[in-house]
Amino acid sequence: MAPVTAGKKKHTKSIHEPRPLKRKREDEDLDSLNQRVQDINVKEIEYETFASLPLSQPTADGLHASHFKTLTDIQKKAIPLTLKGTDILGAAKTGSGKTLAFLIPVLENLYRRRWTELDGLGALILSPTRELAIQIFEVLRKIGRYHTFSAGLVIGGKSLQEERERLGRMNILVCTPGRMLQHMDQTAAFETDTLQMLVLDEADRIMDMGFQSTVDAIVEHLPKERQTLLFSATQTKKVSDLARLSLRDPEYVSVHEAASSATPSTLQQNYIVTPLPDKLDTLWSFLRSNLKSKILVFMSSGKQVRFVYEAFRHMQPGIPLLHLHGRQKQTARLDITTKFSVTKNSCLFATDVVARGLDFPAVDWVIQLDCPEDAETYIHRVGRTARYERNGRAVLFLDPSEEEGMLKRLQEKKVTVEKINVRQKKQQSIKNQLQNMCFKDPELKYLGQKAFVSYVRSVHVQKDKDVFKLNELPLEEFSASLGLPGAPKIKFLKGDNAKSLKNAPRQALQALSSSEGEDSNREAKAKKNNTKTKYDRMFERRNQDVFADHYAKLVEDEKDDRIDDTGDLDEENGFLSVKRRLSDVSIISGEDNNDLGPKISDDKRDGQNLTKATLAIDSKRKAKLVNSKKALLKLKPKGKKLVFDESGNPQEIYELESESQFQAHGPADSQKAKFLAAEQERLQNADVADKQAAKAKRKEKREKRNAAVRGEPDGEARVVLIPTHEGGDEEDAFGEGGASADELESAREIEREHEREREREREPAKMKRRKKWFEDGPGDETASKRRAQDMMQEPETAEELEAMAAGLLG
Ligand SMILES: Nc1ncnc2c1ncn2[C@@H]1O[C@H](COP(=O)(O)OP(=O)(O)OP(=O)(O)O)[C@@H](O)[C@H]1O
Repeated sequence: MAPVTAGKKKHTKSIHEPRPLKRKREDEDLDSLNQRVQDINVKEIEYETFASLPLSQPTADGLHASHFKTLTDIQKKAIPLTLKGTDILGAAKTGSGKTLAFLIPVLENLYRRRWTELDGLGALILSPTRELAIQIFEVLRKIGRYHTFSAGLVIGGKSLQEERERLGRMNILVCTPGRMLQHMDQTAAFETDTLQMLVLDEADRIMDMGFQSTVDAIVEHLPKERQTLLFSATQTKKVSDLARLSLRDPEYVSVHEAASSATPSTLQQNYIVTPLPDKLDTLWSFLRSNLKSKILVFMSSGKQVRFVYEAFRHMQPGIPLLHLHGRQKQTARLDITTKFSVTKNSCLFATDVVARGLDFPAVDWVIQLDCPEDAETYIHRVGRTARYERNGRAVLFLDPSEEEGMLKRLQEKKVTVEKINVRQKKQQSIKNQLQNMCFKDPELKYLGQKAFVSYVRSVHVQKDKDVFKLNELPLEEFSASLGLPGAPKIKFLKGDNAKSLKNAPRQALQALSSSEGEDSNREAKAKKNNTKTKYDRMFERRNQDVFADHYAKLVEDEKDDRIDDTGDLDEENGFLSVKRRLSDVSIISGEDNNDLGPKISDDKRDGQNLTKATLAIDSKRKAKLVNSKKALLKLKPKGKKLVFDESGNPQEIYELESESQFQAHGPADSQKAKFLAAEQERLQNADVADKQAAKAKRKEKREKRNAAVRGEPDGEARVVLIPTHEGGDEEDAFGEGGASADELESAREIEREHEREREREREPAKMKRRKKWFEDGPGDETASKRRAQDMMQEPETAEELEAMAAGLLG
C-alpha cells in the first residue's frame, strides 16, 4: 500500500496539463485510491499518521496545512472503518478528536464518488447546539479547504430566505435539528434524496427526549440507503435508538470502554460540600483567589446565570466576567464564545448550552456551581477542560443533600472525584453586599427572584430523586443568600416546604391584599366618574418602579403636588393652590410662575430647590423674601459631607464613635444582631411595596386582556403577548413576578385567535391553499408548485422573523 505524502499538492501541478491527459490521470489516481481503501484491513493495520492513511490529495493537504499529523485513538479506530462505508457508533472521551473522526470520512467518501455541486446534498451533520455546529463547520472549512465541495451552516438565527436560496446547491450541511427540519418541511427546492452520509455529533443528546420527534421527522425525509455515523463521549447503545436511525450492522467503536476512568487522565477532579446558601460565597472566594485563570462556571438555568453575572459584575471581582445562555441573541452568543476563546484570564458563567463539544482553548477550571442532572452531563461539562493532552481541573459544588446520591451516580460511570475542603481563611461572605445591592436596585432583586424560582424549579423537575431532594434544601436561607428579603412564593410546592415558604411572606401577602382593596376602590371611583385623570393613570401604572427608579420618583413628586399643607389630597384646587410650599413653587417652570404670583429667576430657583424649609407665601413680605438670595440662604440647611460611591450616588459619611461611646450601647455581638434584625425588617418592608407593585401590574395586564376579549376600544396600545418559546417562560409556573400559566395560556389563545381572524380577513384564499397543501399526498403533481408559492410568503413565526433579521448561510 503506497502511503499518500501529505503536503505535495499534486492537484495544483496539473493546472497546465491538457484536459484529456488530466482527466486520465485523475481517473487513475481515483482508481488507485479506491483500491487502497478496499485493501484496508481494519483488524491488522493500525494507522499512526494521516500520511499513511489512504486519503485523497486535497484532504491530505488540508490536514497538513492545519498541522494535524498523528491520529488520536478514536481516529485510528474509526476512520479506516468509515472509509470503507461501515456504520459506526463512536464513543471516546471528551477532547479526544471525534470531530476529525467523522469529517475526514465525509470528505473522502464524497470525493471518491466524484461528488460535485450538481449532485446535490451528499452529507448531513447534525449537532445539538448552534455553537457546536459553528465549530464543526470551522474545522470542516480548515481541513476541506482544497476540496471543491460546497458546504453550508444551517442553524437558527439567520435569514431563512437566503438559506433557502443557497440550500439546494450545498453538498455538505452542518446543522441543528430544528432548523434542518424547518427547511425539509418548507423549502421546496431542497432535495435530500441524494444523501450519502448522515452524522450525529453528540448523538446521545440528539437522540434524547428534547430532539426525539424532530430527529424522527428528519430521518423520514432521508433515503434508507446511506452511511450513518454516531459520535459522543457518552454514547447511546439503545437498540430502539439505533432502529430509529435505521443503522446497518453498526460497529461499536469505543476507546474508553476498557479505561479505568470515563474522563481524560489529565483532568484533576474534585468536589466540595457547600450548603446551598453558601454557594455564592464560595464561588466568589474561589474567583478572588484565581484571578489569573480561565474559568468556566456551569449553572442550571439562564436566569441563574444572569443574576450571578449581574451581581458579581457590580462587585468587581478583578477578573473579566462573561455570561452565556440560550436566550441570548445568536450574534451575542457568538461574540461571547469568541471572547472566551481568545482571552487568557476570564470567567464565563454559562448554562449547559456550552457543555457539549465546544473546544475552548486552555480552560484551567470547570466549576459546576449547580449539580448536573446526571453523570453524562457531568462528563461533558468537565470535558471543556483537559482537552487533547492538556491538563485541567474541575470542581463540583454539592449541597450536603446531594453528596451521597451524586457520588454514587458518578462511580457507576467510572468517574472518580476526590473531596476537598474550602480554606476557611480565604472564604469571604458576600451575603450582606448582595442584600444591599438588591435593596438599592429593584432590577437586580427581580433577577434574583427569577433566579431563585428557576433554580427551585430545576431541582423540582429533576428525575433522579436520590440526588435532588427539594424538601431537604434550606430555601429560605438560599433566598436570603441571593440578597432577597423573602423567598418568592412557588405554586407547585406541596407539603411542608410549601407551608414554610407560604408562611414566610405572609405578612407581605396580607399587606398586598389590603392594598389591593385600596386600589380597587380608587379604580371603582374612577370608573364611576367615567373619566380617567392623569393621576389615575399614574397610580394604575405605578408598579413600573419594579423596573425604573425615576418613575417612582415621578409619581412621588406628583403625589406631593396633590397634598396641601394639611396633608390632605387637594382634589378641588388642583395644582394651583395659593398656599404652597416654597419647594413646590420652585419646581414650576417659566410662564406658569406668572400665574402663581412671584416670578422667580432661574438661579434663585436653584437655591430655592435646595431649601427644604416650608414657607407659605401669604404676604408681600414673604414674596419679597423669595427674591432675596441672602434671606434665602438663612433658610438653607447646613451643608453635609458626602462621598460618592462607584455608581456616582452621593452617600453620607459615617462618623466613627469612640470606643467608650460604642461600648455604652452594649456588647458588640448584640449590637450586630440588632442592626441585622433592623436591616432585615427594612428589606421586608421594602419587599411588601415591590410585591404590591408587581401585583398591580398583573392586575392591569389582566384587565387590559379582558377588555381586549370583550372587544372594548380602549384607545390604548394593544396587549402584545409574548410568543411561546421552547421550554416556556419560568414565570408561567409560579405566582411570583408574572401571570399564572393558565392566564398566560388563555391570553395567548386569545391573541392567536385574533391573529387567525386578521389572517382570514386579509387573505381567505391563501388560508385555503395552505390547508390543501398539508393534505397533499406525495403523488400530487401540483404540490411542489404550491409549496414554492407558500415559500414566498412573509415570515410568520417568531423564529422566522428573528431569522430574517440576522445574517445568512455560512
Ligand atoms: N489528530 C490530532 N492531532 C492533534 N490535535 C488534534 C487531533 N485531533 C483533534 N485534535 C484537537 O483536539 C481538540 C479536541 O478535539 P475535538 O473537539 O474533536 O474533541 P471531541 O472528542 O469531539 O470532544 P467532545 O467530546 O468534547 O466533543 C481540538 O482542539 C482538536 O483540534
